Amino acid sequence: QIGDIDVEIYGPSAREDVLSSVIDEFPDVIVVDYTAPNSVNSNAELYCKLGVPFVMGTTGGDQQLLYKSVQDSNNYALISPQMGKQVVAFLAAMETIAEQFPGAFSGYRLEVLESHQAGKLDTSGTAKAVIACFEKLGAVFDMDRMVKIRDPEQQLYMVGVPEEHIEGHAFHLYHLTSPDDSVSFEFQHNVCGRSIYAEGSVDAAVFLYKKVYNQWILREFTT
Ligand SMILES: NC(=O)C1=CN([C@@H]2O[C@H](COP(=O)(O)OP(=O)(O)OC[C@H]3O[C@@H](n4cnc5c(N)ncnc54)[C@H](OP(=O)(O)O)[C@@H]3O)[C@@H](O)[C@H]2O)C=CC1
Ligand SMILES: O=C(O)C1=N[C@H](C(=O)O)C[C@H](O)C1
Repeated sequence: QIGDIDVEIYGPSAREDVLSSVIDEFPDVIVVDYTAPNSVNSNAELYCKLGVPFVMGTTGGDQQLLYKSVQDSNNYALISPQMGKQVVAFLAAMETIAEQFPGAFSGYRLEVLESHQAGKLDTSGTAKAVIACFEKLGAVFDMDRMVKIRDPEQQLYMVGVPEEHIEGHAFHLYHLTSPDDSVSFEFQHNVCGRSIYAEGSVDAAVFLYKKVYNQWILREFTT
């Protein structure tokens, strides 16, 4: 039970039947997926098969295949490794800079540290997206040298994560150094807790709902 709502949990073998019955009862439902990297593609394929629009917050999996599944099925989806709107704005700014000033950080060395709760299975999807922008700007980065912190002791004493957020945080640090070591840049986005993602996911679902159902209404009237 969450608040006044009864929640029932079913195993993986029932997922198609359960989702189909949810869609029958609520035809304009939007699915929000925060599961596990190894579920991304099979879950997305199911949503596409059933034609249910979805917000995919789960990171990892085969991202190319994820986009292909959506495109091939003509389903609607909002997919982002980052649902915190302020971090999304930072990422969008990075994409704009990378597009406008390609090579501006040519030869700069990039170092990246990300720290998440111990249960996080994959490397930060957000860090990967930000790194892709720094690479377009010309910075040099070796993915194998990404510092991934999952150990609570290190998080407390080295990264500075508040104790109450050890089990739910996302700290990211990007450090750039010029080839002659004379210039350095540092960017950080440090999130404690999960509310930023909850808020962003609700907005994402509402945004997707409006897009999808406006399209469907348009089709109804034009066919
Ligand atoms: N885009 C964004 O802004 C954010 C993305 N994430 C991403 O979301 C994902 C989940 O993160 P988080 O919530 O911290 O992980 P958790 O492990 O805390 O929660 C995942 C939940 O999903 C359940 N689950 C796993 N696989 C399936 C499946 N196939 N179908 C239904 N339920 C499933 C798990 O159940 P059980 O425990 O029984 O296995 C668990 O309850 C990660 O990939 C993470 O990177 C997280 C936060 C923000
Ligand atoms: O697992 C998490 O917690 C988070 N995952 C996303 C990612 O991999 O980028 C977003 C944020 O870092 C929180």
